[in-house]
Amino acid sequence: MFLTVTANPSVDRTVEVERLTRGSLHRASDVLVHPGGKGINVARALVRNGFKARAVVPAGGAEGDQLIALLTEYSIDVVRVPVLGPVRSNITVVEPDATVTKLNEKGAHLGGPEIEALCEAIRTHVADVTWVVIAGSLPPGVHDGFYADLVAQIRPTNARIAVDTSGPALIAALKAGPSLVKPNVDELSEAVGRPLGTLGDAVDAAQELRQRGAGAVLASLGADGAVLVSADGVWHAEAKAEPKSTVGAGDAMLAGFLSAGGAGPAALAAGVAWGAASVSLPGSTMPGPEDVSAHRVVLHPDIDRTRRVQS
Ligand SMILES: Nc1ncnc2c1ncn2[C@@H]1O[C@H](COP(=O)(O)OP(=O)(O)OP(=O)(O)O)[C@@H](O)[C@H]1O
Ligand SMILES: O=P(O)(O)OC[C@@]1(O)O[C@H](CO)[C@@H](O)[C@@H]1O
Repeated sequence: MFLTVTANPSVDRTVEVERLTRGSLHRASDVLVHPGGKGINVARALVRNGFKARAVVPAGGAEGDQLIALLTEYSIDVVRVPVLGPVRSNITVVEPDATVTKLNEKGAHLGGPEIEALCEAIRTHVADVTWVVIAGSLPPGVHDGFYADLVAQIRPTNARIAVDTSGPALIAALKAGPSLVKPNVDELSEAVGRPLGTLGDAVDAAQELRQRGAGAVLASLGADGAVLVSADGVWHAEAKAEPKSTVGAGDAMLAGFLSAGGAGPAALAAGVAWGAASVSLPGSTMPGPEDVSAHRVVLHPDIDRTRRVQS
């Protein structure tokens, strides 16, 4: 059983347009609505592939009801933490060449008792869990050290902990010693305070996050795949895909990695296979077994340190 925590969930609306022009009226050619937020996406991907996942979600307002109804459609085991503020709506505008423009709201403010209720829900549901995934931004009202506090609370249990967040929340979480962090290249660059031009730069930055407390670093590099940097070694894997929408690709990648044990090169290859599959699907659709092709993954035994990475 996997447990995901999404402190700042969303209803994701993906609007497809022919071409986005600032200041113009656009008629959407299609619209998709998905339950969103990084932890929720991880749970959706796992369940889609036959794994058991439980999602802890603070959800208020009519938008919260909509989110829970959407999650129920996806057969997710949802633990709803009732809160006052409404769940945010995040808008993605996608053009035919897969250019994504994303507008994320701040999210509902959580008050002290609501934050405590969220912590209590996590404590109550962590008993039979192999991995806890703590993912996404922090909503207003929640301090930067919240994920670090959660990691510290969960560490005494048997569960391993993956954190996928950014900025000060990521920096603070490192010190609490999560088993894994999953930054993308921009988040990794921000965490170490320097640009990352090559694969070698990304590996060095990931090693720095390990020195600061992370057990392993799974860094997603968009079309360049992902690197895994752990005590057991360093690997790079990638898979070609024809992108349609990259939203949620990092979440699918993390889910694939955890589904395959959450350590080592085979798990990295699974993660990259799920990530590549997700970018070929519209909106933040999570891939199922029929979408994932393991044979497309190239696992590099040696890191090409001079290879350029896009950010
Ligand atoms: N253009 C692409 N072609 C092939 N694979 C891709 C492409 N873009 C992303 N991927 C796959 O998806 C994974 C995650 O991508 P990325 O680094 O963009 O994640 P992210 O920024 O965390 O995404 P999100 O926050 O939307 O979930 C990559 O590690 C890679 O496996
Ligand atoms: O604003 P955050 O919490 O950083 O990210 C939220 C979000 O962009 O992440 C998911 C994709 O990874 C989407 O489902 C969702 O809209």
